[in-house]
Amino acid sequence: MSQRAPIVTIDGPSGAGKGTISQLLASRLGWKLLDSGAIYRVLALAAIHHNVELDNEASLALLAAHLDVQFISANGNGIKVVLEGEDVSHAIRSQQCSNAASKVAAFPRVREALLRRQRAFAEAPGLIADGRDMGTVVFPTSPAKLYLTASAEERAQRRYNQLQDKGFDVNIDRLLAEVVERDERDMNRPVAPLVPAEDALVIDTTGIGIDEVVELALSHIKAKLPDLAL
Ligand SMILES: Nc1ncnc2c1ncn2[C@@H]1O[C@H](COP(=O)(O)OP(=O)(O)OP(=O)(O)O)[C@@H](O)[C@H]1O
Ligand SMILES: Nc1ccn([C@@H]2O[C@H](COP(=O)(O)O)[C@@H](O)[C@H]2O)c(=O)n1
Repeated sequence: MSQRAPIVTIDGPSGAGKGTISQLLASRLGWKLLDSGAIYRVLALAAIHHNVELDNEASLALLAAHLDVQFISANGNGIKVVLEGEDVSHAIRSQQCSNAASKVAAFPRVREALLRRQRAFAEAPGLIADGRDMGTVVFPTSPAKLYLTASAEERAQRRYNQLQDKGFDVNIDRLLAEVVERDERDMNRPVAPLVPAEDALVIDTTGIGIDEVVELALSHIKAKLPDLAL
């Protein structure tokens, strides 16, 4: 694993604000961004497209090893996700993909098959890595680790607003149940469970605005990476 580029890891449950904060930090620092959840989502979508059962670990691991996916920076408009030549940036955000992603992500051989692909994102001048096991498994020697969380109710409400804005038809009670179910699965799986790294700063973002979370994150990064010109 190349760790010459500084890496900041941001882990936490669904809707805690990892993606939002990661994007803001990456653009503020001019660093690369790894949205590792998108990789699991793309794998889930590929499995659905190719009629691979979501409980077939061997076939999913094979699919993961040969996944034809590109993450293309869309000039300040986030990242375009292209699976086998098709733009799936919108499709992978559906609730079906969220739930399927958390099922395929529970398999050790699938996670193993995706490790190298994730570590390859570590490039100069630096990387913000967003996920569930960035600080514990993928980049355990990262000097600056954050773990964002918030109450399940607030996270479900954020997700509801976000999916409605994207034009998805959603129901808040179902969304809350799915958020809780996904947390349970992510936190209790035998491999790479969702847990704060021992040296992570945990930020409970319930009732805290995005700007304030960014400032808290930047203070932590400055403290851990004092040589950075921030
Ligand atoms: N501190 C905050 N206060 C209010 N809303 C927030 C906050 N952080 C993020 N949000 C909003 O919540 C929604 C979900 O945030 P985001 O996608 O960043 O979560 P996430 O942790 O990356 O979730 P997932 O792991 O499921 O992708 C977004 O619409 C975002 O704008
Ligand atoms: N490092 C990671 C990232 C994600 N997952 C799984 O993928 C699901 C979708 O992730 P999002 O961040 O896009 O919501 C998530 O529920 C996890 O099951 C993972 O295991 N490890």
